Amino acid sequence: MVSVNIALAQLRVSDSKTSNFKRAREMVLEASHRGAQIVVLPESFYTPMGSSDCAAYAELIDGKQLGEAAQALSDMAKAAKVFLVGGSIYEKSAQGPAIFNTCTVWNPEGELILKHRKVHPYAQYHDGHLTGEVDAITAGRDISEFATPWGKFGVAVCNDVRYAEMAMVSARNGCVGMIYAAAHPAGRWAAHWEILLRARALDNLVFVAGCNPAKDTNAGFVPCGQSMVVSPVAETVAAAGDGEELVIAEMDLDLIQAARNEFPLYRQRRFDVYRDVTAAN
Ligand SMILES: NC(=O)CCC(=O)C(=O)O
Repeated sequence: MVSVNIALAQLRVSDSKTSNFKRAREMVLEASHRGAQIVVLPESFYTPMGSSDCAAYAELIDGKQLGEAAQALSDMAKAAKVFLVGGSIYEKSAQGPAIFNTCTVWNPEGELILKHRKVHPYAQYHDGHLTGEVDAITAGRDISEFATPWGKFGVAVCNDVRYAEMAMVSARNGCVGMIYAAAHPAGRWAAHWEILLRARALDNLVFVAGCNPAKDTNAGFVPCGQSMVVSPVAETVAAAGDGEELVIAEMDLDLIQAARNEFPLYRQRRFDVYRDVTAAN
């Protein structure tokens, strides 16, 4: 059996950058102590999601000279000796005023191995135009994956989970799982979170892990908690409640082939019939 232990650090994100770094580090170290080999932090783990001034938090991420948040993540990964999917940090562009919502991935030596810029900043459509996170954040352009000794994983940020195509591309590239660093909101659409994670698993018969911050009803943006790992057949492997919690799950990668024998999507898929979805309106 090939298996890998993943931890989701559902931390309570406060207004204090310093205490967010400290708490994230404590949870990452605890996860490692409890056997995790991959640890995931939530989107915007060091500042409450929706902070009006992303620019004030933004830093360059070039892998050479690390900013404060990137350095903290590198140190955590190295100290814990884990692959760290570092939630997200606001990234300045070296070329201009753009700011990206970027998930960084660090290897157990503390080296930057991946940068995923959120491809679908959150938006609503009103009066003929998109508003919301899109007002402040520039969309990334890439599908992102990283290799581990246990297999490749696709990485995306929160709202990217609504776009089935991204996970499908990574699964078809051979990824064994999708990892979402997220801050899914509590409230009317909270139930979508679990449905979306299970859907991405079933679409592709891969593991799916999604990490949110803990629910905090005093925050301006209230996340829903409910971080979760689901199996390739969309069963719950481990799930958090609302509060601060470390979720640890063993992913038995043999379940992927078993799922694909039960549901032979990779043999019956008919790209000759639905060759090009971009051709439809
Ligand atoms: N952090 C986000 O991208 C929020 C996404 C969201 O509100 C939704 O998908 O619903």
